Amino acid sequence: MADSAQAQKLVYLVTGGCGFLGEHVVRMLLQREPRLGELRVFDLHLGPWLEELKTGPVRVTAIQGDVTQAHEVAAAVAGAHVVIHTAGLVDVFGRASPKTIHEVNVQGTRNVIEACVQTGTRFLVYTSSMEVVGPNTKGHPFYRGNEDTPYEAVHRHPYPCSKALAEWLVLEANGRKVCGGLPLVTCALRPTGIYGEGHQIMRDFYRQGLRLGGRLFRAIPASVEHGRVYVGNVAWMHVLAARELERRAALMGGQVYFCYDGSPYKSYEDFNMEFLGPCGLRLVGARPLVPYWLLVFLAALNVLLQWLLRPLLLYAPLLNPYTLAVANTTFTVSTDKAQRHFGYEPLFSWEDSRTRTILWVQATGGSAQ
Ligand SMILES: NC(=O)c1ccc[n+]([C@@H]2O[C@H](COP(=O)([O-])OP(=O)(O)OC[C@H]3O[C@@H](n4cnc5c(N)ncnc54)[C@H](O)[C@@H]3O)[C@@H](O)[C@H]2O)c1
Ligand SMILES: CC(C)CCC[C@@H](C)[C@H]1CC[C@H]2[C@@H]3[C@H](O)C=C4C[C@@H](O)CC[C@]4(C)[C@H]3CC[C@]12C
Repeated sequence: MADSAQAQKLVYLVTGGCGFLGEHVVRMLLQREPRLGELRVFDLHLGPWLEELKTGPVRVTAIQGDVTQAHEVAAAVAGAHVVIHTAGLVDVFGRASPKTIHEVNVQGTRNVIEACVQTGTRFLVYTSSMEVVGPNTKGHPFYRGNEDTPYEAVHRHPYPCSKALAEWLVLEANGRKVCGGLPLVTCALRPTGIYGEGHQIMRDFYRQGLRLGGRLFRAIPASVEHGRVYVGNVAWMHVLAARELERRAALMGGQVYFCYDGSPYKSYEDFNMEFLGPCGLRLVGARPLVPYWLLVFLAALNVLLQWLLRPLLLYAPLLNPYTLAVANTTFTVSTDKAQRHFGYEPLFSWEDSRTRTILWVQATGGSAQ
């Protein structure tokens, strides 16, 4: 990946390239990575939109595969210069078993690392999560913290457990010798709650609001800050990190970076209203309409119902003790580490991010897409 006068064309692999974030990373690479020669998009489920990308100047290779299958990963990684590993099972609702979450997020990541080592790929960017840090099970606030802010990270839920372990594997692999003898360079990006075009939960809230006659009911105090970041900026941070990993290997190798931008600090629900408000919804109540103890009770009831109904159907509502704790615990970041280490500046302003998201909710919110 040297800065040769010939400007060598590079092969990138994006795992999970058809997911919410992955699609934005794929499109961002095509738009903003001038050295891109081939883009491999690896996913369990390939999106039909990939077809339109195949007509452009960069070779786009769609690979249907499973990160839990080491041989499939190795075949996809072979010959790639850079891997952006964003594939993951994002499940905090109890849809998948803890074993499956572990297999995809931890074993999948292990397979990606081993494939890099075996095939000689030197640069690996991993999509981690803020949940590697918190909120913790004790409900301690993390108020505009940075990568060095002390925090008691205690995980019990399978999803943050798996992300924390996978992140550790990626960072620990930094410096391992890959085939050919050169060192592997890795880093991990930790987005807070991502929003933007393609965000399923935002659309679910919109549809729920429509069903409730254009209203949503406040459940969480407005004073609880929940970190959010625009998907386009998260994608841009991945592209920049991947680009700079070689030149700044000594500085960036083995490092973690929170993903941040100019999105305002707000509660989860007030933040959603920045988009759902202009789409015609209103958030009822200046304070939570139901007492917290009742939410705790309902969350626990949902766990019981999920367990009782499991033989018959999958009952996986948004509210459970874990999602309640995440939504009800202040967790926001304030950092410039990515700016200092690899020159990251958000590509999209808050106004831009907001407008793009509103247009997307309006366009697809009511449809089945
Ligand atoms: N959405 C968020 O708010 C958020 C926040 C922080 C971190 N993250 C992380 O970002 C990454 C992407 O999340 P997302 O929100 O785009 O989720 P997503 O579910 O939309 O995308 C994940 C993609 O991974 C693919 N995938 C799942 N299992 C796979 C397997 N076994 N083999 C190959 N591909 C597989 C899925 O098909 C999907 O396309 C994840 O690693 C997630 O942990 C997400
Ligand atoms: C209590 C209810 C009224 C509201 C429930 C909202 C709940 C479903 C939301 C709130 C916060 C959301 C998480 C947060 O934005 C960050 C992440 C990190 C990421 O790695 C995966 C997604 C996740 C867990 C969001 C899931 C949905 C949550 C819990």
